[in-house]
Amino acid sequence: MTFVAPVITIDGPSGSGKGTVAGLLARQLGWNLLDSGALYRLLAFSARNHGVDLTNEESLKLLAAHLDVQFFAAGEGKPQRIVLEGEEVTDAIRNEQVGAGASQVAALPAVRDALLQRQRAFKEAPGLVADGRDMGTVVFPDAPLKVFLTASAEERAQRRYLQLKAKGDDVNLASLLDEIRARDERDTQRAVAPLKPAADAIQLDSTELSIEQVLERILSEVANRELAG
Ligand SMILES: Nc1ncnc2c1ncn2[C@@H]1O[C@H](COP(=O)(O)OP(=O)(O)OP(=O)(O)O)[C@@H](O)[C@H]1O
Ligand SMILES: Nc1ccn([C@H]2C[C@H](O)[C@@H](COP(=O)(O)O)O2)c(=O)n1
Repeated sequence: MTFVAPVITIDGPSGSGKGTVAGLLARQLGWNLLDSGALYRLLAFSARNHGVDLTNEESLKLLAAHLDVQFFAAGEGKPQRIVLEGEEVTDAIRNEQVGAGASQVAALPAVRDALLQRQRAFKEAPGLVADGRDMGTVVFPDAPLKVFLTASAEERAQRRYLQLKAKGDDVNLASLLDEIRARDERDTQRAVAPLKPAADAIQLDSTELSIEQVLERILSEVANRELAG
């Protein structure tokens, strides 16, 4: 019998904690990690470097199909390293400007199509934790465990504020809240692969939960479904 690598999908809005929880879960299980948002961020970043307009769907599709990117597994307490066209961009793609560009290019059907197979190729033994907006609805519809992680917009803005402040960025809570709401609107209202829970997803509101509590809940679902060896 051929082994089919199990997939755990974690979808949800910006700042709900998907990336943090997906990284910890992948590390704990010893599984592969797909940060699909990073692909859209890399595309927006690369488009800016190559002078491609974020509304030019045809050029963005070509750029997406030929993105020269490498992901390196995370170390203890560190995010996975990302190298684009030979240059380390791990931190450079993590700001609200690149995030807004990513949200813009992600609304283009040809771009999503160009990135689909690249995302599915991450599904390898012993398993995959995939984080994004459409992991459970479009990219891995057969995943045996789907989580839709949310938190109030105010809590997500506060988390982002603390995150950026710790990095030394000059940030304003009110504008972060506005940006989060605008991004939610774009991600949920777009025509193609909008952000929404899969019909068979478990919905987890993390507004009042710590990272450890969220992780614990997901691990108990993993155990119930006997997904990990
Ligand atoms: N349950 C939680 N309680 C408190 N802080 C949290 C919680 N979950 C995540 N955080 C913090 O919130 C910030 C945002 O988390 P994270 O980047 O994982 O969100 P995200 O959903 O992946 O966002 P994006 O989609 O924009 O990448 C991080 O600083 C993280 O440590
Ligand atoms: N599967 C995905 C992942 C991400 N996006 C878009 C929407 C976000 O605004 C943007 C950046 O994602 P983040 O790194 O903040 O998770 O990319 C998407 O449409 N589909």
